[in-house]
Amino acid sequence: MDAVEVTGVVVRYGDTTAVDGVSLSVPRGQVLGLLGANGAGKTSLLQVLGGFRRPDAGTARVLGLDPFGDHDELMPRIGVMLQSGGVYPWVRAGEILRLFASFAAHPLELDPLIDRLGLRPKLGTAYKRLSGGEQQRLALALAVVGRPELVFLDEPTAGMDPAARHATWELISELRADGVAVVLTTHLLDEAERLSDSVVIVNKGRVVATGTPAELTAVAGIERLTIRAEPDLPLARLREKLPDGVELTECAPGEYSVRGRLATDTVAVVLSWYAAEGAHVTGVNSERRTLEDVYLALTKAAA
Ligand SMILES: Nc1ncnc2c1ncn2[C@@H]1O[C@H](COP(=O)(O)OP(=O)(O)OP(=O)(O)O)[C@@H](O)[C@H]1O
Repeated sequence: MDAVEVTGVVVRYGDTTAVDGVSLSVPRGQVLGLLGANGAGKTSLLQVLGGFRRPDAGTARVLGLDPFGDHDELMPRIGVMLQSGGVYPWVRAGEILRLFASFAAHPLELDPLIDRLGLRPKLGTAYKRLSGGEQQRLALALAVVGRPELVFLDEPTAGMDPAARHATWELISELRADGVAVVLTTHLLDEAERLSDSVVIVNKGRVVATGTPAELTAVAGIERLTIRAEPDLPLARLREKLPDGVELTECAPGEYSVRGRLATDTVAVVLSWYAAEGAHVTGVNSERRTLEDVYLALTKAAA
């Protein structure tokens, strides 16, 4: 049994269908990255999984239970970090953390958690008086302090500074290594690529792609080639040799960019043209297709 099993889940708000028949699963010890534009339905789906909302159709099973009907039984076994709130504005950071730890049978040790999320100087501060990034760090600490078997993290690193973001990535990797299942939403596609075992891209409430980051980005190798040489080379003659869909520009003086799905022979054509021109090449840089490229292509196509 997977930690999360979702089949055909629908969430409606009046006439708006926010989640339109989503199916997915998350095995234990794996991180699922849930990606999609603003309003794609990610938070609504997490609300179903966290047991805060009953789906209008379809079924959701979390650790084998019904997240809405078995909410009380599930609460101690899952950790939830939703966008904004869930914390009384005037309660102090240290108090709420100790309170959450007291609900758990085997909470994490508080001191290391406080230090790694940089919360020590803020323990006496009321939630409302924390900065946005500090509230996020506290919310993350609250989600994991009870040693959950499964965590739902809705844009956990939004608003965090780089140090907090790295600490969060480390924490997520450790949870995964401990066998915890993680469902993560993020708008940072490099973050999704770095952390996720599998990725689900949703658009207007529907799943438009599923796979590992490697599967989703695996197409004919190189996506972009940047070549540095002298400026103003006669590109028209090289353009004639390139296949359709490959774009060649001098994006800055002496910096040439070749974009598209670049098969090995296209790369060879480009580099041999520079050689034949007698160009003085001072740099060649290649980039593979990123999850961001895939995401943008898919969401544009679906629109
Ligand atoms: N309580 C609500 N009442 C009415 N419509 C809602 C409500 N919550 C969300 N919606 C609508 O449902 C759709 C999906 O919203 P949701 O918050 O699930 O998207 P999201 O993918 O989490 O977006 P974001 O990336 O901006 O957080 C949106 O069109 C939104 O306007």
